[in-house]
Amino acid sequence: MKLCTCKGIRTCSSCNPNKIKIENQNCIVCYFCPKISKIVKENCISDLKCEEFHKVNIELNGIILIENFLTEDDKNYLLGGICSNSWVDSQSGRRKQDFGPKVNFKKRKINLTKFQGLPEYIERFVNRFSDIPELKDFNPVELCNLEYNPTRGASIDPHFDDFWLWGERLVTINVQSSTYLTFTPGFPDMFDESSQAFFSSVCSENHENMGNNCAVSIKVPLPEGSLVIVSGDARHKWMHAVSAADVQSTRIASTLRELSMEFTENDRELSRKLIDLSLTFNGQPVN
Ligand SMILES: O=C(O)CCC(=O)C(=O)O
Ligand SMILES: [Fe+2]
Repeated sequence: MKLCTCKGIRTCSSCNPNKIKIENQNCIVCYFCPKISKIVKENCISDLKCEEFHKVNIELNGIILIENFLTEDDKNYLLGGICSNSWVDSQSGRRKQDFGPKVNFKKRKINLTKFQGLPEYIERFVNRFSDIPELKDFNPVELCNLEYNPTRGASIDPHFDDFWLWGERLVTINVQSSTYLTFTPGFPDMFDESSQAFFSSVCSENHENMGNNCAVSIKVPLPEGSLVIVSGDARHKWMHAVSAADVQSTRIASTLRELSMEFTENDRELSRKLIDLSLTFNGQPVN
């Protein structure tokens, strides 16, 4: 009998004990250096001289990383709020708490009956967004808290967040423990010639070892207490993932999403209602 909730190709340590070994067979790994916003070959997060590292001829535009967004007090306050609600099992060994409308992405339908707003504990952080120029007019209509436990092999497979409902900016507060957000090219055709040339040179160099799994991945460090905004190319051209091998201790992250322009323009009244409801900060988990 299956003890987990994984479906399709998704796995956790319970349904696939070899999971971490398989993920580690991955491709060429580069790192995003938040100090220079460039891709480098070595991991230089703790090294102040990262300009000296060999830069790689690709770019990952659309990442903003604000280190130390949370103080130690903020972290404890946020964890206190999150831990006052229970978790439900999700895919790939994760557990989640969701505050937002119920969505059927296939049918492009949303249902507001259960949603009473974002939780009270997130209000002070959403208020602080007005100090961040890149979050101008960011009105979140969903908060999803995820827990990644290494003993469950928790991860999230490479994916794009939905484009019909969710807007340009994905905002994640890294509440507990540090990890990497790993980006892989979603549609190689969307990249300029020099990036495509880089992808194919990497692929041919590594062909023997990698077979069909040929890919480049870029790891963006997500230190505990940081806030990351994913938009632009990082949202539209690159898929993102959290690999099980990068979850060293229990990770808790809170992702906030805004409505897309398309959705807002198609139904202004419903969009206004959703935003107003969210910002009552009166909600309970809907899962
Ligand atoms: O855990 C994270 O930082 C990312 C989660 C994510 O990509 C998602 O929920 O769509
Ligand atoms: Fe995502």
